[in-house]
Amino acid sequence: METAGRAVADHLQHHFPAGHVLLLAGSGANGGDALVAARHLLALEREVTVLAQPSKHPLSQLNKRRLSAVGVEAQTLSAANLRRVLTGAQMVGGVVVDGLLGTGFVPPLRPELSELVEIINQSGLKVLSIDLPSGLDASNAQRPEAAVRAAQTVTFGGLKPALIYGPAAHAAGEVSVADLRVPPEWVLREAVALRLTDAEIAAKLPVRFADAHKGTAGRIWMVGGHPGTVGAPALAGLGALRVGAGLVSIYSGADVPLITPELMVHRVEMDDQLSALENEVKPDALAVGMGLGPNAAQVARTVLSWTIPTVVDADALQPELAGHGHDQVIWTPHPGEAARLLGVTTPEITAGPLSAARQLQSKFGGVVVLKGGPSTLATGNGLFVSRGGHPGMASAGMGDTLSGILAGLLGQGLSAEDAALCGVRLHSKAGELAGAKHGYGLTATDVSGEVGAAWLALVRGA
Ligand SMILES: NC(=O)C1=CN([C@@H]2O[C@H](COP(=O)(O)OP(=O)(O)OC[C@H]3O[C@@H](n4cnc5c(N)ncnc54)[C@H](O)[C@@H]3O)[C@@H](O)[C@H]2O)[C@@H](O)CC1
Repeated sequence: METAGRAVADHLQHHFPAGHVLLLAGSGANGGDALVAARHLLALEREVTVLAQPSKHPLSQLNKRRLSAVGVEAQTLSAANLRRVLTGAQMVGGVVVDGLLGTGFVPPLRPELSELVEIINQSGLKVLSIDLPSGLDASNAQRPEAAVRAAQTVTFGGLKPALIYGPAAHAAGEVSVADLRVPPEWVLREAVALRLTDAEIAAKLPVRFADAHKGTAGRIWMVGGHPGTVGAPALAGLGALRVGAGLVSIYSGADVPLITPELMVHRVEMDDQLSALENEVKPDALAVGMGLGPNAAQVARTVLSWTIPTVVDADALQPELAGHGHDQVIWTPHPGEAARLLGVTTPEITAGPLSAARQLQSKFGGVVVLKGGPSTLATGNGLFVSRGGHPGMASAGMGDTLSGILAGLLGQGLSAEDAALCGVRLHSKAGELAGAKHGYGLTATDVSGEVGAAWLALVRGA
């Protein structure tokens, strides 16, 4: 609680360096954090007013006494008191700290709390919420009728679903994660997600020596394509080339258009055993499933038996592959494919992407990239979310490009986790750059064309 409250005070001091601070403390630990923050703000010579509900929480009681010891008496938090303070002259240009409710909130909101939330929202003042805006259910992406509208939220340990997805996340404003130095097992257990910065992503990207050649930059196979869906493996191949793969071959059951002459395109019989490829020297990484058609699960099972780093995408995302993966597999379902893999409905996936990603990872192993805005990644080390991209990316072929990017990074030696974290961000960053040029008309080919620029932008911190 001490670390949490201090983090709130530091964040407030940074983002709202001037003005009176009204801290609202609820009856639980979230309120305790607000009381601690008040004491630290006082030490930073800020003027504070504290309104608090009575609390049975021992640490909150202790922090109320500590606050009193440094000269600040918490007043009773009632609607009348709140209105009086908010309309006082001292609050002009001031800021409200919302410590009413955090993860202990059990919906629905009781009427007396709803009234407080409404008064806060009507004040027009900037609000900093502690852990999550009061009224939001941490595990739910829906936005309830009564929830504090925050400009900033300082959350602890990791991101909760309500701060990531759907309309709920819009109530949270700008979200920062404060490091409470909790053990990684806590983050895993609580199913909260981490979000890496672009600088952290850039640090994971592969670095080449000057004597690199095409044989050391990754030999990649794309296994996909069927009559009617031959563009898919070609787009994936282009994605792999654009992320720096040395040699990219496409193996397809139908004639694939040569969209760029650097791709080596082979038409093969897509039998279950992939006999045509049996005696070939295997690549450093491959992606399977893009436009692969009806026989995809069997083909995927064969390539998975080779135990080389593999991206499993699109038609190859079939439930019968559970138990056939390995650590170096990246599974890339969109919500519809995730629903097929777990035997549930698509709305069940979109209602809880964090838990869906976690279930997929425990069922299929390796790394799961549950695509969406934002995308959710589940690895053996926990959950990650990746924001970014452009609304113009809502078009066919974007997933194929991502598979190519991921396979290209696997082939350059990244682990499945690092390839997934880097690849998803490179793809969304390239989408942002391409979107700035093409708007909603951007295509998967346009996105591929910006992957190199996205890489440089991440490395240069642009
Ligand atoms: N779990 C941890 O390890 C940490 C928790 N911290 C803080 O503690 C919070 C969780 O603390 P608590 O578990 O005490 O829970 P909260 O403080 O979020 O809420 C519990 C209080 O809210 C009331 N309440 C619950 N549902 C309500 C409803 N529908 N209408 C009105 N009132 C309702 C309960 O009566 C209880 O008094 C986190 O959000 C965070 O702010 C931090 O201190 C840091 C560490």
